[in-house]
Amino acid sequence: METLQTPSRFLCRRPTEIAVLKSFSGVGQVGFGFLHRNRKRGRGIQSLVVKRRSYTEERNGEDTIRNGSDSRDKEQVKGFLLSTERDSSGSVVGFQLIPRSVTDDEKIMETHDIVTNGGEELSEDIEKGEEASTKVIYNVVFVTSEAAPYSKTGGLGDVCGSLPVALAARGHRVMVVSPRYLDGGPSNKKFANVVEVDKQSKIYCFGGVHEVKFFHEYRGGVDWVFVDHPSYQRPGTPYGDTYGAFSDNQFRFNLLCHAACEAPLVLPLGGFTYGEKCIFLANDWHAALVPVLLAAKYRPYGVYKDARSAIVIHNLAHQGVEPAATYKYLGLPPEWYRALEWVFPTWARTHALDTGEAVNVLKGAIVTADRIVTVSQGYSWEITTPEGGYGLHELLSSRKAFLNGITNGIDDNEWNPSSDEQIASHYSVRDLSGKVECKIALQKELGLPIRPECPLIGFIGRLDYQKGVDIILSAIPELMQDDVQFVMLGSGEIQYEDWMRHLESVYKEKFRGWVGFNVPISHRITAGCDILAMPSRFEPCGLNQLYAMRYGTIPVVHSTGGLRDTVKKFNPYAGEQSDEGTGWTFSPLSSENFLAALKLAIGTYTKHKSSWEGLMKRGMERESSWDNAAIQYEQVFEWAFTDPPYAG
Ligand SMILES: Nc1ncnc2c1ncn2[C@@H]1O[C@H](COP(=O)(O)OP(=O)(O)O[C@H]2O[C@H](CO)[C@@H](O)[C@H](O)[C@H]2O)[C@@H](O)[C@H]1O
Repeated sequence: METLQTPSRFLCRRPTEIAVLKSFSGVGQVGFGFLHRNRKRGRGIQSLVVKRRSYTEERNGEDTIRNGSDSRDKEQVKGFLLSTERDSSGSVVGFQLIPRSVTDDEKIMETHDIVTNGGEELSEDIEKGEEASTKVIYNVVFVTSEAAPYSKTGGLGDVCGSLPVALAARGHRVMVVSPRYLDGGPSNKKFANVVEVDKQSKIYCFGGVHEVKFFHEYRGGVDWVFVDHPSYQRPGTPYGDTYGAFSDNQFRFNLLCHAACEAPLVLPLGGFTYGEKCIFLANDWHAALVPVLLAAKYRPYGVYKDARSAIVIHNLAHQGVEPAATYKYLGLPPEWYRALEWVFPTWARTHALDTGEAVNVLKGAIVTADRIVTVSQGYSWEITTPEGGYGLHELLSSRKAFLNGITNGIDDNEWNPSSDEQIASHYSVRDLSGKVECKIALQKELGLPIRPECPLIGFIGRLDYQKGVDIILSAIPELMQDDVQFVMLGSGEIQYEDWMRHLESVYKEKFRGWVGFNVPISHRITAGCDILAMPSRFEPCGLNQLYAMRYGTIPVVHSTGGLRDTVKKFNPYAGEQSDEGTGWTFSPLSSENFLAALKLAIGTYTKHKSSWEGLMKRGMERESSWDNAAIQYEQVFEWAFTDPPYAG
């Protein structure tokens, strides 16, 4: 696995590049513009008729194209940065907009589209020998089954709600494609600002033609695109209802993948399509058909020749495995069956006639994607082992050279104790006094005895095997012997929900279980607790421990995946010069080890106040910005475009 590094800026010394930069570098622009292209192939730059439009204006509904003589227009020119497009002979046939620079002093251009032919026409302003640092700008298309705040059932929603914004802030043109879920309840309001785009697509799959519509909202510098189809309009979560997972999920997400591949080609967002030169980020199995479609459906016909794809694995335990007979419904050519082919081992077959044959969409993406990303480095190694690979470890090991781990970040606008609107009192690393007020408010809200001195432990997450809920529940009877309070927020397996209700009735003064999915409460638990418990069996990254540290709440975690990478074990004997840590880690996973780690944390909280404060402050000051992760994604994009695309 390659190690990710912040990419070095490219130095461009070539006269033509400098000319482009000088002509169009943006200073103090509010928005950025697009070029209206009138291509005349093979006739060079002078044959181009270039009209400009203000992106900002268009967003505001003024869809006017003004000519270059307008004085306001000239100002907008400063907001444009250009790269060239060439035809197969290498002639410059057009230009691509590159959004304005990330910072005013940073110049941008697309280095793999350096002007090599006909560049003289643009070289009037050349200052020979001048150096300009450059940055590669990409068209990025996220495909995801959830994106906060529109839809969220877990960490996938968080990541696909935040990372696109961070990439857009770094100058990339970013689109997120996700379903428009309408459950008929209050959450329909989350889509209140989206507007229908006057484009439909016909998708051929599952034995018929399915018309999808697209809705759009431009927010945070990102084009949020929502695929509309009747199958996304029903009560429940994006994946199921009280009766379990929806039986047509394979169809619903197949449709999403097909529609997402069409979106950059057909949607004139801000007046202009993204075009074929994109990097698709397909998130988890729901979007995993995208790399396969690029390779099997588009590239053989010359479409998306210059596109690249990455499969981003947030959770390898879910792979989109369905009976082999469903392959013919996916809208893929028959000869691509091998890419998705999956045969269960003999022990996993259900009866004597079961041949174990299936299709596995995530496997298809791992085979065909240009890059594979997981959400922490630790997890990127774990999935290449038999223990963590869920049957895909050999395939993933064979693609190690294309596999990277990038640790998730935190959305500082949403998770910040000094500005969080959901919590009772604000606080920061400089003034921690508000934290105890959050604790008191939480105890009051939960109906627990108001005891600021009593250690308050929290858990937030899906109630399932992955999150180690069984470990918590088996540790509770012994833990409740101590002077502690415990609050659990989660929903999932019915047995665990019932168990939480039962514990609440047994330990009335000490335990609270909140069954359900409630984002404001999750903020208040994160702020009000002293300790956050995460005994996850495996954890690709984990976000709650990151949020906890940001809020001065000390994580006690199983040393696995992203938890191992992000929580540094407290070392009370570390000298001032060395890192004393940000929490407690334990391994191997057992309720005894979990209890032992918790008791160390409780002991430190009650007896060593200054050590505790040090733990809080180190966690709060820890670097966990999305910008840092976005820089590493840029590195992956660069590598993806360095290699030719997957061709089968
Ligand atoms: N009942 C509830 N009420 C309100 N909010 C709740 C909630 N239950 C969970 N949440 C919230 O949902 C998110 C869950 O984040 P996790 O990192 O635990 O993700 P999850 O396991 O879903 O996702 C997978 O993807 C993410 C993102 O890559 C990885 O971090 C993770 O390891 C991997 O398993 C957090 O924002 C949490 O606060």
